Amino acid sequence: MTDTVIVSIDQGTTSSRTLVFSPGGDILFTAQQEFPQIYPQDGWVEHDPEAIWNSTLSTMRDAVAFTKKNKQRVLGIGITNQRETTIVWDRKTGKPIYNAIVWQDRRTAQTCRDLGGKYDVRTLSAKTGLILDPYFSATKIAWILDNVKGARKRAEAGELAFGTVDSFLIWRLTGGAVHATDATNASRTNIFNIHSQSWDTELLSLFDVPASVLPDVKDCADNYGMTDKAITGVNAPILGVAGDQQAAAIGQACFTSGSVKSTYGTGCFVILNTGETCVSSTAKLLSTVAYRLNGQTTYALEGSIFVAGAAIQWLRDGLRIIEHSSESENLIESLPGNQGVYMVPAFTGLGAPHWDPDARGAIFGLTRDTGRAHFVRAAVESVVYQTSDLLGAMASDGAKLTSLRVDGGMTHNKWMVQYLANVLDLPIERPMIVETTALGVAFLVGLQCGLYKDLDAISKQWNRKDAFTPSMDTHERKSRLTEWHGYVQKVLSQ
Ligand SMILES: Nc1ncnc2c1ncn2[C@@H]1O[C@H](COP(=O)(O)OP(=O)(O)O)[C@@H](O)[C@H]1O
Ligand SMILES: O=P(O)(O)OC[C@H](O)CO
Repeated sequence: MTDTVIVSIDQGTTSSRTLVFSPGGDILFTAQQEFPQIYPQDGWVEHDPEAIWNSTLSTMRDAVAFTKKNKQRVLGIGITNQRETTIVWDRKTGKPIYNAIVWQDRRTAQTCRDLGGKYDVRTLSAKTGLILDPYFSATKIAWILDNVKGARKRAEAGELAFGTVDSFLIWRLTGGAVHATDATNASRTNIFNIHSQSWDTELLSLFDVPASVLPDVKDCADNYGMTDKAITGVNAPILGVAGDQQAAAIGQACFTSGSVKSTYGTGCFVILNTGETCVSSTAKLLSTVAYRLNGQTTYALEGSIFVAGAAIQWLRDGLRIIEHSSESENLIESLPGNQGVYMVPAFTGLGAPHWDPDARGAIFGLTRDTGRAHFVRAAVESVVYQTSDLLGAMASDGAKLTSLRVDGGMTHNKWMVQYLANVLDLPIERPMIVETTALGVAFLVGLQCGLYKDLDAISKQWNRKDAFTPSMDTHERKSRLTEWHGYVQKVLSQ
């Protein structure tokens, strides 16, 4: 048994996980807890921050108990998290003043439209790499400050702190000693200038966010303070932090310009490393921070889809037509084809490249013999077609992709990955470790504590499990995509 280990916390949209990695990047232990999703109104999505905390802490304690049982020394802790999700808490008590407003939440769509009418959004995009959309944190922070009684006054008096989930966890794990985030999470707020790497005064005033609530922004591999043993069971340094999609790109060793990965969890996020060049998209993709190491920023182009595995989760928990996500593969294989049934899962609007918060989902092509297998197939196919749209947007921004690395819970579904290769007409690689988000921050911890010399040393740890080669004829591919595009047009709000 190894005597030194790295502990990674992966706080995702639907579950919290803690993993223990060996220095060689093998998973030695995993604990996972799902927690409830809260849907108070159409387009609203919230989490109870205490449920985020309790599920994280409980899985972390299990991981710490595992390391103790095996007499392992924890070199450091890494944190990766669902991005943009916004929490505001009281600096004295550490108690959130409102539920976490989740990245999928669209309640600030009208605010975004109003701001778009009075501000040149090109300036916003030039500074932040983002677009004006409820997805990002800024309008969520302002919503909390304006809707919780007395909050704005308390924020201005310095009594409240804002953080994405990483910041909130760092605050709690260090017993309130550290209020910090990393450059990748900061780059998802709409108030962070990705060129100067600082909070932007003009944008703070546009979004009405007081500077007093903001965390310090650190490198992804950095010193984020020590965990409090009384809370976590261990005194260990937090040494690596990154938003989950960027962490996945690190875990997939996408370190050279042109390398690309796609992660299929609740949503789907394609990240293309663009090196030191911050490419501004002509096709409504986001420019974002891939990682910042030793003060040096590497940029990425990102395509974000809001509903991927969430569509399967809806079939399981909402419609209850399946019991487990893993049933989906056999159900799909029971059909000879999609038989004309298509789903556009715009449950919370559509992300890239449409950015339409008012679009809503629909299912097309139902007949009397449509069954649950068709629903499942249409849901899985929709994720593939949306990826195809993102890669199309990347191609129009000049990207020349030769292969794609995939990961995330949904890629356990082999049928889905093969269909992806077919529709994208691109070879796909699946790594040995699909827990790439947790692995990515474990790599960051390893960099910070000197276990890995540099990114090349990390690249050598990446191993391919299997490869998927396209096998669909051009006519069929084109006809499926044409049908899909026709249905997308029907759900767009304008
Ligand atoms: N075999 C499968 N086929 C299709 N979807 C799956 C399968 N296994 C898991 N999923 C979906 O993957 C998602 C979980 O992936 P995960 O990476 O854990 O997500 P997150 O980090 O967003 O919580 C769930 O939405 C689940 O429905
Ligand atoms: O929880 P995931 O893995 O779906 O990731 C959520 C993203 O970070 C949202 O931007």
